[in-house]
Amino acid sequence: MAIITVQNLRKQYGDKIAVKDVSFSVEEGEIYGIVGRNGAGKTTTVECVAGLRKPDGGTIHVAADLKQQVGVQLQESAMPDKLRVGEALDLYASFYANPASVTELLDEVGLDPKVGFAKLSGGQRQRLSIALALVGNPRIAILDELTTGLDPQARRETWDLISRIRERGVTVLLVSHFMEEIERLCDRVAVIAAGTVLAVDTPAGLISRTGGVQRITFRSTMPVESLKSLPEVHSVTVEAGQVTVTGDQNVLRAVVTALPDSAISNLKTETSSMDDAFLALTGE
Ligand SMILES: Nc1ncnc2c1ncn2[C@@H]1O[C@H](COP(=O)(O)OP(=O)(O)OP(=O)(O)O)[C@@H](O)[C@H]1O
Repeated sequence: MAIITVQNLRKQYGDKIAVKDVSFSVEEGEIYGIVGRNGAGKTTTVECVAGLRKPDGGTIHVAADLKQQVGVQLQESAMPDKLRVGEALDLYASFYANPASVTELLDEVGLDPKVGFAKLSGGQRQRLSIALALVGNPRIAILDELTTGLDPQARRETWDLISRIRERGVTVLLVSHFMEEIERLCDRVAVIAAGTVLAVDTPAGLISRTGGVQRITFRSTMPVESLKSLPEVHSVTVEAGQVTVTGDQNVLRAVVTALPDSAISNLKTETSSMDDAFLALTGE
């Protein structure tokens, strides 16, 4: 069941059209990604969904019983330096009729309630902003570029946290321009450019529609010409003794079946990635 439906959303700031025509729908329980380059209109889109901005055109429908249950984490949220983590969470919890347990949330995000905002690292600030988005026990969490600026370790911890949020049944709308993040976390993704939707698909679907090509390289002690006739194979080239074969997702199996094990060495495989898919879709 779709719990968020956005149809022909349009939003401009003065003469500047930030969102031209955006439509997508989010199913209950999924992590839905919104990706695009800087200025594509991602933040404006999710701010409209969160009710923080008024659209100039189109409709946004959030399942009726969930309207009050949207938690939002926006880019670069700041707090007074001396405010402690526990105080911030208690304050936000007081805005809601049925808040989450602050103690449990602190445990979940791994933060010490006594530490002041100024002393938190970038990763800890992001985890606090996620906790603040979750303190009202939302059914939908909107998270905007929450791993930008984090080191790889902190980014992975944040990804684990988002996965756990989903396991609790929360639907997540995630804005990102990290393709690895999208690929790991999202069930589906909308690719946005210049205020319009270029494609909506699963990460694997996006990768396969923009190539989905597998490339394998190896050294062979046998002639490889015959591989060209295999239906799974697109091309075979040999350069300085190194064989490169491209083909569909079954190409590896086809090649190792066609050649004896003893003929193959230094075998490596490469699949086109979300990065390739994104660049191909956005025409770069
Ligand atoms: N308050 C505003 N006033 C004027 N123009 C704005 C405002 N907010 C955003 N814009 C412009 O609207 C366009 C879309 O901005 P938006 O922040 O929605 O994009 P984004 O995809 O989230 O970008 P980023 O990845 O940089 O956050 C950009 O050209 C931006 O400069």
